[in-house]
Amino acid sequence: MLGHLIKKTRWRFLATATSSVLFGLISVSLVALINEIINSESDQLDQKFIYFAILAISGVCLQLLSKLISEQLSEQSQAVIRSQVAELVISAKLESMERQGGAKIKSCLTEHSLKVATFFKNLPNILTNAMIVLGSLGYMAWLDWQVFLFALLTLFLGSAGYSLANAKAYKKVSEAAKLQDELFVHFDAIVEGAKELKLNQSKRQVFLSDVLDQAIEKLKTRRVAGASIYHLAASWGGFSIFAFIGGTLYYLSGVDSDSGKIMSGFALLFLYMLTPLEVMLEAIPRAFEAKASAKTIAEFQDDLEQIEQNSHQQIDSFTQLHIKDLSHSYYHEQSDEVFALSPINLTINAGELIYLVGGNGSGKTTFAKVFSGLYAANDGHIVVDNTIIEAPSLDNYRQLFSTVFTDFYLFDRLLGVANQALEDKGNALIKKLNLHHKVAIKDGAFTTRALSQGQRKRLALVVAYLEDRAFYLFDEWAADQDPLFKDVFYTELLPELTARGKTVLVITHDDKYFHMADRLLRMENGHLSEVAVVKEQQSIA
Ligand SMILES: Nc1ncnc2c1ncn2[C@@H]1O[C@H](COP(=O)(O)OP(=O)(O)OP(=O)(O)O)[C@@H](O)[C@H]1O
Repeated sequence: MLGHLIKKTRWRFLATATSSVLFGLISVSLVALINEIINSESDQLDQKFIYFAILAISGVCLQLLSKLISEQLSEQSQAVIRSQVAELVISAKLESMERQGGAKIKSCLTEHSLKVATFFKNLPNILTNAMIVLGSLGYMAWLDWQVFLFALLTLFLGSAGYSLANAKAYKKVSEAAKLQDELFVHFDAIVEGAKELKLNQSKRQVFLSDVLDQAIEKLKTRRVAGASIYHLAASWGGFSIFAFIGGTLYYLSGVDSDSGKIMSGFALLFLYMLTPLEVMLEAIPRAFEAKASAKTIAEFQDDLEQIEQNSHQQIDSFTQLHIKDLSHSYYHEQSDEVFALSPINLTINAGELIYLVGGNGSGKTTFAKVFSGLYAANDGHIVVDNTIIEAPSLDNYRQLFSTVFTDFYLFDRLLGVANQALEDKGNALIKKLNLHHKVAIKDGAFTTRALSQGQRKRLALVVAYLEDRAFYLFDEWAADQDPLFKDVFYTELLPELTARGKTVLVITHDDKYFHMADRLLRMENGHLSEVAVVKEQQSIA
């Protein structure tokens, strides 16, 4: 994940990294130069001041450059992650998306991608300070190799303790990243369950105290534990620096040679190194958090099964559809039960108007999803005019369908079908559905979506009409409509569609209109059968 990101942002990444490294080196060179100036004869100073001015100006310019580019890098990295995750989600199989859940998807798109982007933003800081520390050590080695060895030993002890603590802290941070995904599920419930929570005080109370607060508390505990360990590690790092400073000064004070330049050099470097070391130690936990988030995003991407694509032409019409031994099942882990569609065999001719009836939970929607290719069948297959639809052709097969499911989503604009002629056609349909006082299509978008559920469903129907596909599938479309629109739907709109050669499958409970169908199918506990249609009003319920 991070590798992919670096690849995508490589020029900015390289520019930031290079300017940060150079800035770090120039900073240390300036400190070394200051030490030289302090300990130089006055006749050697002019040239050193010129060097000083050159280094100071280049340092400031490089620092500015690195900060400006890193800001762009941070935004670009977030944009890259977000569009990458969004693209993967959009091209994932529906079942796979449903398994992952909306909360995890949102969490990856927001919080986790932000953490990775923040790491990128901190990168120049880490590199600059790493260079300052390394450069300081280099200068120390040049000043006195024995003190340098002592510095290395201290650094080794300091970083060994730090790494051990960090590994523990990383575990806590990773756990926190998972808990955060769970918390997002509850955040969704706050919005989606707002009515239920507002209407019931005790439900609201229990949700707040037993569900939400507990999840927040658990996340807080893990994060605090992770951060405490990091701070402990940072303190150990700080202690090792002071031990180093004390030990070195003690050693140098015992050396009777001319140690003024070495003493002042070390004093300057100690003071100069302290802040970069602290900044680095603080930046490292953020880098680990970014790593944990990048891992969460990468795992999420691996778990998302992608729709298979092939180069075959889109299927946009048919004469006959054969469904052969088609089945699909859901496993319910909690109850250890399976709901399965019994192998379904059915032949559908173009232009037929088919009603599908059956009790709640009998499998009508599941059948519609498998039949329209949204779910891959566990067994069996679909044949379109003698062509078997294999998995790689499923996406092309789906292009036959225009649907309005019960949990339809109404986009704020007409996607992929916007043009003036269609817009006019859409507005005519809106008028026919008596929505023209409320909404219109303008510049390819709906003027509003602030409508009742039934009205929104009518707009979804308009969108489906404009898509002009060969097969229309309506899942209880009329359930939220008043009697007048039910009548328009069953007696005008559906016959109009079949008159245009469209094939229509309507999932319905409206027995008043069963006589309008060419064929009547009934689903019972996953088993599909055909019922004879009596061409007059009757009830089969
Ligand atoms: N996303 C899902 N995950 C697991 N099981 C599911 C899922 N959706 C449906 N089921 C199971 O499949 C069975 C059939 O559901 P389906 O939605 O197909 O019924 P339906 O006939 O359309 O019902 P309704 O008339 O209430 O819409 C249900 O009993 C349910 O247990």
